[in-house]
Amino acid sequence: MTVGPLLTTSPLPTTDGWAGWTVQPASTGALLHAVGLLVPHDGQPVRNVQHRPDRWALLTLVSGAVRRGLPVLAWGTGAALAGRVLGAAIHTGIQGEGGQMEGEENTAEEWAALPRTAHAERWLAEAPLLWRAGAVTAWAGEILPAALKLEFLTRLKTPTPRMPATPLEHLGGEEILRPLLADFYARARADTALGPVFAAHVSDWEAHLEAVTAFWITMLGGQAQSGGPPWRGNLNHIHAPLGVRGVHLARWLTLFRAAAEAHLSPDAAQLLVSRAEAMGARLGQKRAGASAHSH
Ligand code: HEM
Repeated sequence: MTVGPLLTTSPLPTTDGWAGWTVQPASTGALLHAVGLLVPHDGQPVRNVQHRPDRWALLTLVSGAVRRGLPVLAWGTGAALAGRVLGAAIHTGIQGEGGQMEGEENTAEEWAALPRTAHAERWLAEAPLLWRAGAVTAWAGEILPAALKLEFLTRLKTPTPRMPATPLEHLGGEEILRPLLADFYARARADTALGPVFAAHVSDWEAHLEAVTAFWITMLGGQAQSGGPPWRGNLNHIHAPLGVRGVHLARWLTLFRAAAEAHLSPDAAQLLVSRAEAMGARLGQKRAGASAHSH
């Protein structure tokens, strides 16, 4: 799996190690493929940005990242920006000045009140020093503590486990597959080459549709909503006595493609058709082999 870059809204000190992550300048387009967004302290205004289109653009960018649920690590004025995006009031005046751990334990000149959706993990007088809201981690101090940075990077590398989507889910599930197959078999029955073969062998169309639906659900890694058993069988054995020829197979695939394209996005249709083509190739091979023997 390719991992997108980590983005930053302002340049980071070159001495900063980002544990091998490629850190690139943030842009709205780049957000789509990013793994996370850094909003460093830049000392620029947060509350009063009327005459600063660049600051408006930045607020829009950070808001885009938050809406997408992209992991955001913001500190100093960056944390104030993130707070503003989340609807918090912006306060002016350094909190905790003159503390022992200067830098780490002060807020930036501008800092955000606790956003409504956030919870604070540390306070510094009235200021939330470390707070989190969804995928946003904000540190009100100008200097980002190393531990926080490390924690953020570690979580980027271990994405929350998610079952990979099955091809069936990509297509839109059983509720998309069923009407597609019904449509396909309607086309096949009306076709001059295929129709007679089906007419000769299928009398119970409901049962046939159930069988092919179960077949496709199983092939696409899914499970029937009805909780029915996975399809088991041997396509070659099933088709061997039907007198299926190359011309049938080509027609079958053409109609299948037409039905897929009528019901699915181009990407999803391609996925389904390529599965059918792979199976068709095997059906074709076996058939050619069998007829070679019989002659
Ligand atoms: C990639 C191509 C094809 C696929 C994936 C496919 C798939 C299937 C499946 C899953 C079944 C039902 C199996 C079951 O009952 O459990 C079936 C049955 C059948 N197929 Fe195909 N098929 C293909 C090509 C063709 C072609 C080219 C024909 C020619 C007209 C054809 C005619 C039939 C017929 C008549 C049956 C019913 C057999 C019976 O119940 O006696 N199939 N097919």
